[in-house]
Amino acid sequence: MNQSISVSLTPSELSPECDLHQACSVIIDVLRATSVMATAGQSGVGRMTTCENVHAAAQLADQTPIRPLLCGERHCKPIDGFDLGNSPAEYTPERVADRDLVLTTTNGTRAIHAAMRSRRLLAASFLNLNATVAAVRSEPHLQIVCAGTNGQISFEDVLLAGAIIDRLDPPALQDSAPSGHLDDSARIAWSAWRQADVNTRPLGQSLAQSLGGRNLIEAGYEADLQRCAQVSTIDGTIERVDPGEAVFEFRRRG
Ligand SMILES: O=C(O)[C@H](CS(=O)(=O)O)OP(=O)(O)O
Repeated sequence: MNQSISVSLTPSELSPECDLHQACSVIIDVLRATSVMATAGQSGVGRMTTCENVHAAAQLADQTPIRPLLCGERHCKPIDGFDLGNSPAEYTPERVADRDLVLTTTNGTRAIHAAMRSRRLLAASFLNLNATVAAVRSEPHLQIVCAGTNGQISFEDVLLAGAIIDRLDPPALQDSAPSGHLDDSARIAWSAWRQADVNTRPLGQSLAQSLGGRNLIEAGYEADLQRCAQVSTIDGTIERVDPGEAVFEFRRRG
């Protein structure tokens, strides 16, 4: 299949001129927003609505007849008055099953909103890597958007972008093929993933060295790195329900 894959190493690379209307975009925020969404999905959450700021999230929760859980972080910490923070460990079935939630985080939910004009929108983490790859395999134009950390490239997101490309194994990765269908950022991500060599070096170690990982360790969330470094332990995708609305649901595979 002729698949073109582009990677935005930070959301700011998605300028308003960037035409996403035909694209399937995959948003990556390994540490930790998209890992939280996958975990919540696995735990039986209802719908997940993302908001760019704290005020909008709180207002939305107040206006919703059956109050959703208010979730997210600022400076890695839970937000005052919110129900849950941004640690996947918090998203247990006991807490989230059959509940809707509203999520706002520093980088992840912003990246989602930067790509809202995409035809199709998914949120990916290492936790649901295989399910995400299966869901986008036949998309002709794939746009992978790394959330980064406060405007900077973050290694953990680039690694997952590379892992997705590696598993898709597009013809452009073969030496003999023309390289037109993989942009240079996609090639950088793929090389980073190959070099990380997760067969000999645990993925958690690479995450610990990344910008996002170092920030989380400093904030006391080191255990989350191991949680977010588990590969394909969740067999479902996180996908936007309707174009135009930042509402997501977990779709179990099979
Ligand atoms: O708490 C998190 O997981 C991060 C905080 S930051 O990257 O250190 O600012 O937020 P996220 O939006 O999930 O990257």
